[in-house]
Amino acid sequence: MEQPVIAVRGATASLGSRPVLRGIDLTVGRGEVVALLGANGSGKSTAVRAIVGQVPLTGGELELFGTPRRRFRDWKRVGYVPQRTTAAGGVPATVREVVLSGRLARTKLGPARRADREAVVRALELVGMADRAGDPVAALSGGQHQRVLIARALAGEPELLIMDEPMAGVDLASQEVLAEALRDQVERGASVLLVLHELGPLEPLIDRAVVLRDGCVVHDGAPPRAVGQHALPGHDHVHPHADPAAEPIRTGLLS
Ligand SMILES: Nc1ncnc2c1ncn2[C@@H]1O[C@H](COP(=O)(O)OP(=O)(O)OP(=O)(O)O)[C@@H](O)[C@H]1O
Repeated sequence: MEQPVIAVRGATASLGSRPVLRGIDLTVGRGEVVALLGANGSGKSTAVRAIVGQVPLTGGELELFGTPRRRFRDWKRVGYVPQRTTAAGGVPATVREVVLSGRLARTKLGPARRADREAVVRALELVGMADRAGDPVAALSGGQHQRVLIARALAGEPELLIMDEPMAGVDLASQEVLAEALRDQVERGASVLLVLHELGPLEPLIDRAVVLRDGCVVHDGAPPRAVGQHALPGHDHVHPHADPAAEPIRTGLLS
């Protein structure tokens, strides 16, 4: 089999004294689109943060492009969209500057060249934000901000995209735009690992789903069919059922 772009075996990690990953296996093959699903707190974000080196593993193995994580330096091959935070809204930068920062591993802090500027324009077009390039990011809505963070990851023209809930807070029309942007990446051969709450418009793109529960993998295979919220193993029964006549709106698998 061809070398996977992500290979995680028996990974364990703790946050504080709490074991959060309890021996997970996770692979993403070249050109594959894998969704990482699971209830709140099941360890999805911790898993992707471990993959990008933000959380140390206490055990197990992790390789990127066949290289053990601790020796991996080729970050220009990886685009990462972190789970949305509000803190970045205070950064005094324009949309163009934030997206250009996605080229840092390529520009090596040198001046932006024409290829860099063109990649920024392309990435902004892909997420439907080309007309906002000169605006301060502080002036954007949450969903627009998220699209800029996705454009930042796309601007680096990565071979592997890792996105933590990229659709969080993004309206349905923009979700379709982002799904299209992702399809474009997959067509050009990118591999993708996505933390998702629900498959939504991305469903047709997803090759495989890995479901976490309490820091363990409970499913690795076909994406669960969108038959409702209860279909998924590990689903947290958290949505309101106060009025049995008012069936909650089913937006997807895990919301
Ligand atoms: N800094 C921390 N210290 C201690 N525990 C933490 C810390 N950050 C997260 N946790 C706990 O680790 C567990 C896993 O968190 P993680 O963010 O990986 O879950 P998740 O599956 O991504 O959840 P969500 O869908 O809510 O984003 C949770 O129980 C969380 O409360």
